[in-house]
Amino acid sequence: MENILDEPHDYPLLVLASTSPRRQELIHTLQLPVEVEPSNEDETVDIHWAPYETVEQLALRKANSVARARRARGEGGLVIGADTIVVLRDTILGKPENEADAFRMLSALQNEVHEVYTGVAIIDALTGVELVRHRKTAVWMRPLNPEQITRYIASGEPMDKAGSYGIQGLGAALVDRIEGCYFNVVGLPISLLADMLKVYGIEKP
Ligand SMILES: Cc1cn([C@H]2C[C@H](O)[C@@H](COP(=O)(O)OP(=O)(O)OP(=O)(O)O)O2)c(=O)[nH]c1=O
Repeated sequence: MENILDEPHDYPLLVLASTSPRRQELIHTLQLPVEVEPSNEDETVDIHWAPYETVEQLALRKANSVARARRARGEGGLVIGADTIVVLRDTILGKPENEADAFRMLSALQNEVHEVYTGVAIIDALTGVELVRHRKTAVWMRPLNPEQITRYIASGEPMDKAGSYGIQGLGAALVDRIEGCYFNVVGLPISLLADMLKVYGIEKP
């Protein structure tokens, strides 16, 4: 099978502005040349923002800081930023601050349905042309008792994840079902990203 990454190509370089190992892994599914240049934007948000505005603004902020730095160095690329939050009845849950916070979040999420929002922003570093969208997935969590929650937290998995769980790991055992894009929950909705790349002339597949 031909591997486009080994061939001379006309695709613009994708630059993923993210420290997330999940996003770094997922973006390769599109079989495009990718560089990773994490942004260290602060994630303070306006409490009046709706969930979709929160993830779109944070995704834009992450992409923007890397796009600006590349432009200043005279380097191009389509810079991609993303942000994921969990929303339970109008309350936004980000990453837990500590284990007690994770316990509180998982106790609230168990036996309930919540929504996961991921915002995706693309900025052409040289032209500044930008595009931002979001996607929403509903997740039904199974009933969990305090012992199960404590054991899950002891696995260490919740600590760097919005809502204190990872559907792609041991957290899969906490989830009854989802409605919407699975990859959106993991932090990078691939089909949305593919749609957005079309605007920049990239057709995948
Ligand atoms: C709900 C859920 C979230 N997550 C992760 C995705 C994101 O990495 C993280 C939410 O934090 P984000 O602030 O969106 O991303 P990040 O800080 O990890 O990375 P960066 O800002 O550098 O791009 O939660 C999972 O991995 N699985 C899940 O099931």
